Amino acid sequence: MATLSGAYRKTPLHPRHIIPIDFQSLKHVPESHSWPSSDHGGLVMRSQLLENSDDGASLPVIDLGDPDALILVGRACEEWGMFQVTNHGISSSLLRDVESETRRFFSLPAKEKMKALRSPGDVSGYGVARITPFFEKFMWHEGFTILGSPVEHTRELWPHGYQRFCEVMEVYQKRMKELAERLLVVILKSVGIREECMGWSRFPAARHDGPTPCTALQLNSYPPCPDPARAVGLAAHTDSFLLTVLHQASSIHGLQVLKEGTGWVRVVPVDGALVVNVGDMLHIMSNGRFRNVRHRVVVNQTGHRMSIAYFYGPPIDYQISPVVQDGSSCPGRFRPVTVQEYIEMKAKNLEGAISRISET
Ligand SMILES: O=C(O)CCC(=O)C(=O)O
Ligand SMILES: [Fe+2]
Repeated sequence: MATLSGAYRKTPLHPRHIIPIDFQSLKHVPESHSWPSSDHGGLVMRSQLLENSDDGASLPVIDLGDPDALILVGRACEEWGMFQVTNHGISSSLLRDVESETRRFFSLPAKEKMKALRSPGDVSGYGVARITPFFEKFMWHEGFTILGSPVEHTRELWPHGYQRFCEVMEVYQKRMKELAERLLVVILKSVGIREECMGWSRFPAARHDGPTPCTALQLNSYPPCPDPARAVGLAAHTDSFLLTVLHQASSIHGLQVLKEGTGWVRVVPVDGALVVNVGDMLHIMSNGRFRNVRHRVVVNQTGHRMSIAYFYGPPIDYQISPVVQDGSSCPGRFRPVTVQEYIEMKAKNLEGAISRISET
């Protein structure tokens, strides 16, 4: 049976592109992590960074209980490909728990974290960002990827204390799945796409024989950096799946979003809000109407920033194609592709994946 791990396994990584550097021992940014200022993974001079776009608009913060939520969400997906959401139903205690377990993991000495290292053909476990092989320099980042249960890896770290971590991550993934599906319904409805297009989510969660959406939880850590101007937290990229729901686990700013016609805009953390962004697959399904937004992360000298990203996509065999809206004669801009094919293409080509399925 096809699986998400199987799709990634087709592009195994070199250990050099898995093992993070020991950030705690560094007093300077080493050559391997020092980005030329002209390139900087899409980073620009600090003076060019904006909190608001040119027209004064900052990234929308949408209350899901707002009677106009449908319109606001649709507009945000078209104009930004990203928004922050409040009144989302995820309890603040769960957000605190997931944050503290994430901190517990990344605060371990480098030698300990290595016990949870991802193996070359695998996605789950501790390691650098998956996009690393596409860049000459390394990012100021370490991550822990969870596909399903993290028991195997965390048992190595805490033989008698892994249960708490695993329970929190399991509950969090359940709540995130519900939220992602709720958001997706709102997003699709906002452009008149019928809910039935999300055929896989009509199966009650309790039914184990129904198709399973592809999901993953990515814990991100950006340790304090001695020279932030030379380093890159996460280079500019788009996310692959339909939606990402991101918890900026601290008030430390770092995430930036590319607004067309304006430039890079900071995503200022709003207490209790979650960041939602459109990924490649929703861009394809909406026939390019929703932006698969480019985003990146900058680092800072004093604070240790962490974030928790939940990726939600259709089942592995699902065929993604532009969904023709009622009455629309717009030709499809993308050829149909299964989730598995797209993930394999993205693992090999990164940004090139979308153009490989473009009809124009
Ligand atoms: O750390 C962040 O704010 C963003 C993380 C991100 O873009 C990702 O995990 O894909
Ligand atoms: Fe991302």
